[in-house]
Amino acid sequence: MKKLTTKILNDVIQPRPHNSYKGTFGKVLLIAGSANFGGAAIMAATAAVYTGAGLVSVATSVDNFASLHARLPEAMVLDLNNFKPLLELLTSVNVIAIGPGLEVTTNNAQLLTAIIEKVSQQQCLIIDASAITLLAQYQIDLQHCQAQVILTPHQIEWQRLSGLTPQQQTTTNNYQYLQQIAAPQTALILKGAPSHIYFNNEAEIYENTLGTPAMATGGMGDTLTGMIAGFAAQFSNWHDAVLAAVFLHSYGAELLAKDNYVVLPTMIDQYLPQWMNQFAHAKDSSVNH
Ligand SMILES: NC(=O)C1=CN([C@@H]2O[C@H](COP(=O)(O)OP(=O)(O)OC[C@H]3O[C@@H](n4cnc5c(N)ncnc54)[C@H](O)[C@@H]3O)[C@@H](O)[C@H]2O)[C@@H](O)CC1
Ligand SMILES: Nc1ncnc2c1ncn2[C@@H]1O[C@H](COP(=O)(O)OP(=O)(O)O)[C@@H](O)[C@H]1O
Ligand SMILES: [Mg+2]
Repeated sequence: MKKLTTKILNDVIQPRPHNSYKGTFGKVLLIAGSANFGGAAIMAATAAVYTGAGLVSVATSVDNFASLHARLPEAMVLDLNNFKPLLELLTSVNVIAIGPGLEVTTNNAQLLTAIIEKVSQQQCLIIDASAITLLAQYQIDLQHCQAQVILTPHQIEWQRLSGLTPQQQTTTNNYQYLQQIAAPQTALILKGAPSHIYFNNEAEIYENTLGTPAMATGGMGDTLTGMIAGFAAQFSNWHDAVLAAVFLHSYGAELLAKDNYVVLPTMIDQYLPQWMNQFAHAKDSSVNH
């Protein structure tokens, strides 16, 4: 088991090149937020924007358009329930994240199935929250997905998918089940205290050494999904980008927990640009945990 350290942040987060523009930092399509769960879409989208994704579009219920625009004018919106434009946009982005605050419905299962079939080798597909429940409930095939897939279940979502109870979720069982259901280029972030990261084509398992009970509040995982999307959109090595996003999420929460009893997802967002700037510009020097 390899423990993550700040080295992963120093390795992944780079100063931005001078001759860059928004396209340099990737395009994210977030599919999140059925009518009653607009907050999940806002939290995930905010984290993607604040980690520096070049362009973020959010397919969400029309009920959430006004609140999302009010909170995050940087994001563009489209209707979650109008599949044609959504699937057209899919081909032009490099990261798709699906799941936070989605209702578990047959329509959404069809959408997820269509996305899994359509994504290409050049794209990253992050499957979180209710999209994991959809995989389990509708037995959606992941094995033939061409994209780099990142699964981000918490223990109960992983139980729904794998059938493994929390007690049975040993590294051996988790790895075996991942190999059974997923294509080789798949990562599993099994969230918890601590979180573990598995890659289907690699024997090494990574442990996120940081994290705090102050993070135990609704939306913390939605924020992580947005951060992974933002990292995968702009940093070319998706493997290390995933590890860095997981680590920074907890690193930041620990910093905030020194002065706060609970760390809200929206508190993390505000500091992401500052923390990333420190790691981009303080290579090998003072920023060590
Ligand atoms: N403001 C919002 O709109 C929010 C929307 N959310 C969305 O709500 C939907 C349902 O997600 P939930 O995760 O709440 O519900 P789930 O039904 O998927 O699982 C949560 C249940 O598992 C239990 N549990 C046991 N061990 C756990 C562990 N280690 N981690 C997490 N839960 C554990 C919880 O107590 C709870 O009963 C998702 O689509 C999610 O994205 C949540 O993210 C919360 C915030
Ligand atoms: N006690 C804890 N210690 C460390 N990390 C925690 C703790 N509680 C929650 N977290 C982290 O917070 C996140 C919660 O994700 P999730 O359960 O998906 O939340 P939500 O669906 O409400 O957004 C995960 O990254 C998890 O590792
Ligand atoms: Mg979640």
